[in-house]
Amino acid sequence: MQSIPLIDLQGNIDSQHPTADAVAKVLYEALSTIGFAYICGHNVDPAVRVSAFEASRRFHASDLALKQSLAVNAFHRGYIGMATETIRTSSVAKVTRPNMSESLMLMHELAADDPALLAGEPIQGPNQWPQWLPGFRPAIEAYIAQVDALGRYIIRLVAMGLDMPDTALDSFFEKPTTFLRLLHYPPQAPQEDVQMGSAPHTDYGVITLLAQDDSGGLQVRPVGGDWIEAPPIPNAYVLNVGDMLSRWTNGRLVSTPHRVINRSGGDRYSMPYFLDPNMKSRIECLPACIDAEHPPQFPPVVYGDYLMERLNRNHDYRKAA
Ligand SMILES: O=C(O)CCC(=O)C(=O)O
Ligand SMILES: [Fe+2]
Repeated sequence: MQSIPLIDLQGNIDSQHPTADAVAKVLYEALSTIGFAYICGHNVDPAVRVSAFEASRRFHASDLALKQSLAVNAFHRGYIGMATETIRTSSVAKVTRPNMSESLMLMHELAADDPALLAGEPIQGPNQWPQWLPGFRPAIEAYIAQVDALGRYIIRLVAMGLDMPDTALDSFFEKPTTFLRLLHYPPQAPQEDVQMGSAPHTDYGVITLLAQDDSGGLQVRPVGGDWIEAPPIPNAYVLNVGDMLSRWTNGRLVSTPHRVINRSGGDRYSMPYFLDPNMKSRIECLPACIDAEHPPQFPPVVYGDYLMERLNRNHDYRKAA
């Protein structure tokens, strides 16, 4: 049975450091087989991560009316209420029930005079911050800065693992599309096995760096295998490949199905950080992943078009609008 390997960065997130090559190789091995890896020895300060979890708990403990005052808007930022997302685009299962979760979606922050915002491009707008929670915004911004730096190192390791220069993919992430989702899963009864915290799905984008609390409940289904647990490892990240990265690499890196069932008996909190390219990026099979035996399997796609199609189909609020 496959299991998710643990990769230790030994405190380094510099792609020029002598240890990076070896890490890139083991990471490539993990992401080209199971599509998941635990990342430890990273530079995200445990205290900063704890503060972000604390901020998330405080948000979710707020009155529903306050949370709803930040209802997710056309920019895809804000509060996504309990059971309002149904993963209809899942390639893994026929999903008809909404996810049993609520979340606050925070994306890349835009200045008021950002050209993309002024041009009215899709989902380019300011975040909605819970002003009633002192310390929330600085705690989350400090966390985002650190997890984003880790993500950018991972992108470089991915490039190196494909025998490209370390910075080969950097330009796609100059004005990236990022999502920090502060998720809360209520406890669910043990016999409720049709109701999922998160229905089986693959992630849409490039990479996901997930911080989960100690509840457990995340499961992963490797190619050709059965569901396996991805139990929490204190301070580690669960890293996985999204659909865009799988397409980009002509299927060499694998976007593996996963799901969440919260059987802990208590509340579960998790914080996935999705690091995706600029909305205008044209994602086509990388030349490094194409040869005579491996012609391109996927037509080019503009990341923003691909993303919007998924958001429009999966989120109730986008239909009501
Ligand atoms: O909450 C988790 O552990 C996983 C969440 C997830 O898979 C997602 O948001 O895409
Ligand atoms: Fe996911």
